[in-house]
Amino acid sequence: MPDSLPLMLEAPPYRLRPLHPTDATTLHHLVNDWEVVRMLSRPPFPYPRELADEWIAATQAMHARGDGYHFAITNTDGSFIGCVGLRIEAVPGGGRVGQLGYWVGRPHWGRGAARLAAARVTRWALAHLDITCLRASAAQDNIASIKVLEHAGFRQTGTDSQTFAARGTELPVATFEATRTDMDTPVSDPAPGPRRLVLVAAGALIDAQNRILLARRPEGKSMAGLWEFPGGKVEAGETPEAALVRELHEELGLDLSRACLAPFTFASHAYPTFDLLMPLYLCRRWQGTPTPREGQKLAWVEASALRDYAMPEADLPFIPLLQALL
Ligand SMILES: Nc1nc2c([nH]c(=O)n2[C@@H]2O[C@H](COP(=O)(O)OP(=O)(O)OP(=O)(O)O)[C@@H](O)[C@H]2O)c(=O)[nH]1
Ligand SMILES: [Mg+2]
Repeated sequence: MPDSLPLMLEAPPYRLRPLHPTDATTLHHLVNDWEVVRMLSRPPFPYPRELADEWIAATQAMHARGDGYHFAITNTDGSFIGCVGLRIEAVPGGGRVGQLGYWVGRPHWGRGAARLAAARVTRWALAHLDITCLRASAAQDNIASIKVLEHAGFRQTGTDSQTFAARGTELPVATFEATRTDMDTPVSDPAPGPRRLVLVAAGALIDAQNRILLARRPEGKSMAGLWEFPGGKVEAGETPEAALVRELHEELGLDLSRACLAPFTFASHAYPTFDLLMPLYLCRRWQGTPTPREGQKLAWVEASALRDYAMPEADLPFIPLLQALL
């Protein structure tokens, strides 16, 4: 499991925490309910008591291996009401995706618990895990679950069929996906109006081994979880160079002069809600050690490994240019 991965999440008025063996009795009581199990693909019905213990142990093993993260949904008093989580699967052609699942015990329906918990875990997973996207599916007759996914920022990608163990049959399902870009795109079309042009100055800091500094956008920012070149928006009255000097100080605690910045190339990209114009500067000299001041993760990356880091779409054209340069 990556260090410092937060596994206690707030989804007011609910809380999410790892499952514990002492949850087994309540978990079994709530999930061994035809109205709950019939909507889930894997669990059988009736749901044997031992399966609750086995499932909780399996979630702990997944956490330890880093290939699945499952949470108990609790009220603020700590009482257990359901589960939400994801398994990480490798996909053909490379990359890893998270498969999201959730259920809430029937006495706790109708209060938005699944909606709030699924939305919280979706944002957490995209910000912290090395996955390209999250996927989920819901039986086509499970309107409540489809609404949960739409609220969490998922997009329907199609339909499929899936075996539902409790119902003993294959059923048509709607399939959904959520990417980091989806998290920043309003579900309904933005109101018509002039598009916004955003000017951002970014820097490729290059160390003595020709590695490039990438920063991972922290949870709470747009496009959280993507790796980017440090930098930020150019403010009114500022030159792009002055903005980058300021941003590198604010974000990384570095001191450098404008003379250290060499213009390299620029990105011009149409995001769904704004147009980005982003000059990229190269920088090989600075004072201080890059220190994450905004909770972001940092990585020094060889040019040949840049594709292993999920980046905003606008940055993708930079990769071959930097590889050719270094
Ligand atoms: N810094 C930076 N921003 C990028 C890159 N690629 C890219 O699409 N962007 C986009 O540019 C926009 C502005 O970046 P930013 O969030 O760093 O701006 P900022 O530092 O001023 O932050 P703030 O607005 O939260 O104060 C964001 O929408 C961001 O996703 C990149 O490589 N570096
Ligand atoms: Mg920034």
